[in-house]
Amino acid sequence: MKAFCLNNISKVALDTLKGADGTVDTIEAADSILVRSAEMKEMDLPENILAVARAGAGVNNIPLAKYAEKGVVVFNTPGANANAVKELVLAALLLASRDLIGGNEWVKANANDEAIAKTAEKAKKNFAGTEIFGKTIAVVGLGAIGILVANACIDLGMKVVGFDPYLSTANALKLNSKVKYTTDLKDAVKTADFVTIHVPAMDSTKGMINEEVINEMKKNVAILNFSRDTLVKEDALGAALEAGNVRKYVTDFANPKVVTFKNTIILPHLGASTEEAEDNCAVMAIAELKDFLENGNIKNSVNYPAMAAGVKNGASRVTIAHKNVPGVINHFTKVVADAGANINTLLSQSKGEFAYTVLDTDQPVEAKLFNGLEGVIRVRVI
Ligand SMILES: NC(=O)c1ccc[n+]([C@@H]2O[C@H](COP(=O)([O-])OP(=O)(O)OC[C@H]3O[C@@H](n4cnc5c(N)ncnc54)[C@H](O)[C@@H]3O)[C@@H](O)[C@H]2O)c1
Ligand SMILES: O=C(O)[C@H](O)COP(=O)(O)O
Repeated sequence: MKAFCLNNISKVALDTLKGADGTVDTIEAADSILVRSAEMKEMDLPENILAVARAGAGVNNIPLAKYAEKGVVVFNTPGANANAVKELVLAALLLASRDLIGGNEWVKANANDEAIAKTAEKAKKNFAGTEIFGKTIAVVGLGAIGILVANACIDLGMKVVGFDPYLSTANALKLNSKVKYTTDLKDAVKTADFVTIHVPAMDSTKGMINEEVINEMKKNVAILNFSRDTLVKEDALGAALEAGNVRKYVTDFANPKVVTFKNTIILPHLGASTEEAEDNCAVMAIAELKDFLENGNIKNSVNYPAMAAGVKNGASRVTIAHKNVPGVINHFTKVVADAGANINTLLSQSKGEFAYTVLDTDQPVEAKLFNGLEGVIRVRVI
């Protein structure tokens, strides 16, 4: 494994690489890329890059279809930073309820006041707030982060409404039974004192918190966004903050528009910036890359199907990234037979318009035999 790092990747994780595995200084010398939030949309990858691992959850910075067309497998690290985000969302709930920032700023501004202990007792009424116990929170998106936030809010004595039309069975089993589940977004937000957003940024979710949805919310609602700024229609949000219908917007995403809005608390994308989350994500990303490069296995890819073929069972392992079209497997098996080899293992999986096939053969076979076959994108022999 020769990984090129597009962002700072946890040193703890990189230090676990041994022998031929390590990082390289140029993309031309690499077989893979480790990335966090660096923008890759305009990046054309050289042919030597076989895989990209996003040490984190969101892959909206990576052109997934474009890379799939080149046979570049893109991975992410589901859940590896979820606890870090959950903890920051809990902090955001408290920041939206108690004026901790205003109070702290007041103390700093009055640092030279010899009688500050006494003055503070008079000033504190300006920073009074409300409690979260007994309040209602709508959790939009019940994935790795949403589930942790929903369950933690139940433990804090809140009422929780969860919205996720695509809730997986595994996550449903983790959800506290006190969470009221709905598949209707407007229904989810209408009783909420807080709305927290935990869905991925995709074409289908862009601007989902729009004027219509905001209008369904109670006056004085606080919106927390630790997912992505593009999920919220910011003109509608700005107007609602201005009118006082939304009393607070706490977000992890600064942009030129949102920084001009009133009643906001804006953080510089700190959700996953804990030592633990950075290590967890990088360890998982490196493990995914190594298993793919060494064995051709695919775990947690966002543009290719999963493949669990274990280790090579024979003289050659041929891995083929290809289009999901009828008849291709017949062509592959014919190539192997024509080469005078037997197939020990044949596994094939598809995901949308792309597919991935692994063939273990008892005699060595060459990659070039498969190149040029209909639908074939990239062939490797391990
Ligand atoms: N602030 C940060 O540093 C930080 C850190 C990690 C993740 N994130 C963001 O949070 C997002 C969620 O992360 P995760 O780890 O929970 O991901 P996840 O994939 O585990 O969960 C996403 C959930 O959203 C649901 N979903 C998809 N489309 C939806 C829709 N239209 N309506 C409602 N639900 C929908 C899915 O069913 C899934 O349950 C990431 O995509 C990323 O953008 C931010
Ligand atoms: O999607 C994610 O995992 C987060 O937004 C974290 O991004 P980062 O790795 O750049 O901090």
